[in-house]
Amino acid sequence: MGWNQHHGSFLEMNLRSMVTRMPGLIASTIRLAHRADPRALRWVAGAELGTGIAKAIGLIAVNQVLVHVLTPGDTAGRLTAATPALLVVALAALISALLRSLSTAGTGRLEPKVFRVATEQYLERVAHVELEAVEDEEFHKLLDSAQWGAESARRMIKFCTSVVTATISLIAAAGVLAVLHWTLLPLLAVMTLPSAWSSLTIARRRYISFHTWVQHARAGQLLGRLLIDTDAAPEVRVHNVSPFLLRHYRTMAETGEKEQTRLAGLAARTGLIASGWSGLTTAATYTTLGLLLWSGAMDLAVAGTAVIAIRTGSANLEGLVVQLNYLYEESLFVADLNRLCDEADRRLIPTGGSPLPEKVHSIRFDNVTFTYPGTTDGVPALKDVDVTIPTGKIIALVGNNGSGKSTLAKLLCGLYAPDQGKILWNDLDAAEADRAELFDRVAVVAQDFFRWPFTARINVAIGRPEAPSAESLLNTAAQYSGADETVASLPRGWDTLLARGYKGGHQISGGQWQRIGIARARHRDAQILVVDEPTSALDAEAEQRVFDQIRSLAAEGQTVILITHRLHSVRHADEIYVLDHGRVTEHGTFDALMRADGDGPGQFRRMYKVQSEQYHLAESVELPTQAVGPRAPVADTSSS
Ligand SMILES: Nc1ncnc2c1ncn2[C@@H]1O[C@H](COP(=O)(O)OP(=O)(O)OP(=O)(O)O)[C@@H](O)[C@H]1O
Repeated sequence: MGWNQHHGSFLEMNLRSMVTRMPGLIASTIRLAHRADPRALRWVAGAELGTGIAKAIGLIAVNQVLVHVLTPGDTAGRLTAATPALLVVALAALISALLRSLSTAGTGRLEPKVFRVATEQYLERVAHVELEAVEDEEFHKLLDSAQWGAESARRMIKFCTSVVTATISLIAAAGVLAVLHWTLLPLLAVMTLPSAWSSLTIARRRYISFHTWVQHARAGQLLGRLLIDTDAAPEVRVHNVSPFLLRHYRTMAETGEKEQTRLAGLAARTGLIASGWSGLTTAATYTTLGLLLWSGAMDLAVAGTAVIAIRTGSANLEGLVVQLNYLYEESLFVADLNRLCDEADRRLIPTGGSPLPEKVHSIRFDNVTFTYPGTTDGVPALKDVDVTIPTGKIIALVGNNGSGKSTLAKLLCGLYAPDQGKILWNDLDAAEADRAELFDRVAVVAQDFFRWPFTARINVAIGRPEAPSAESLLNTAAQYSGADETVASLPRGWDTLLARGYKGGHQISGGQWQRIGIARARHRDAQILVVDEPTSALDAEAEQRVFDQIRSLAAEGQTVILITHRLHSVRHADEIYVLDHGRVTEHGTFDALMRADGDGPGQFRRMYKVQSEQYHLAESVELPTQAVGPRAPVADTSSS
């Protein structure tokens, strides 16, 4: 949750740093509120200002009432003289109450808007940062804590208004006290010090504890969630995992409880010390007041007002310290949000760039080397790779697990940039190309394609979110992948919700999802189609249908990058690239690769034979063209 981001801030949290940083923090919240709803902000600010002024007038009027009431004379006369001031007190209280309710309404309207604006502010940016940033651990940490920032920005509105009110009321009370007698002002400050000290100490301790315990708390929550997670549910039952999870959940929760108990004990002790100190300072204040009265330096009416002003002022000051404390706490997270936005701006996918050639005849990887950012061993996922992809052809990428096939496809799609070498679209370096246009030319069915928790319709239409999703277009895409049968079998057809755990939600099988995923990529209708293990979950017939369709796409001029472990299915590829540990070890047509032998080249032939033998189909190497093998070799090449 990113608490550790604030480690330094917690420790330097003291009155001085709070006071120096506060104006800037309040200003940034006000700017956010102004963007969210300037009218509501004006309401709230006006109402808070008015409340403070009404309170100040009320206090001065109380002083007048006391002066009249305590002046020697007959009771009726004194009361009559005090009546106008009494009316002012009542009017000030009424206005104050009205303004307070106006402020409550305004704050209630403003808060959710501030939350939305703050959330949108980072969501918009994060959705457009480079993939590399999303996978970066540091960026993720920032993202975690910044998510709290939007909620904190919302809460800061309330704390800001409380701080404004408390400050105005305090100024009023201090002003009245200064007029009554100068000695009362430092006494007010001294009276408030104990509670300021205790609330700061308790808050500081709490933050340090959060920082220390946050991983523990998250892990505990994770264990709890696993027990109710729908994906984990079958294994939890069949493998009887729940006693194990529950035991660990309890142990972690109990350790956390001990920390809470420790904090509560310390808070009680600090509170007691502060109360004792507060009692002494209060006694000192009232003794001073008594001495002033006794020595004749202050008359009774003034002393009465002073008591009220001291009580009001100390309550305001205490409130102010507590609210500032909260404000400071929240502002740490808002500061994270601002930092995230700055960092996201720095890592945004660049806009503009050179337009891609209208007619691309080839995409060429020229000596490309790529290492994933943050890789500890520094081993490149791709090393000196040369691949040529003529458009309108089927290019197959094969190789063992982790050999770099998906990485190559991601570079092609523009999700990463090579560290060395170039990816040339005709002669244009993709690094200089307009990335939006590049994305536009590509459709992907990744291995782990996303299962959107929406209806079947949206799951396919989202392949082209900006285009109208006419049912005829969706049907064409669905027929292409065999998803038409899946959709027909759904209780509400295209409008069936494909999300478990929601009302009306329907669960489909892995293979059915795969058909939906392929239909989505088809619906995108891009010039280049990247299919990464498109048939891993399909039955034999569906698999054959998909490969037939892929071939027909190429016949229509679409470029297909086919990544698969089912080597039999690549026999119709125009070119096959074999990757091993990030390097291209051999390439050629199926027939050429099957003719190769030896230790280096010949890898494809070896892998193919291993797969075929597993299915007692070794002889099928000699079998002439069978359109696309019905469920022939399915083993994972990693087994080789
Ligand atoms: N996002 C990532 N961050 C860091 N390393 C990664 C990432 N994705 C892949 N790798 C590493 O890069 C190497 C190549 O992975 P890649 O996914 O390209 O292999 P692959 O040939 O597609 O494997 P498979 O057949 O299992 O799908 C592997 O060593 C893998 O651990």
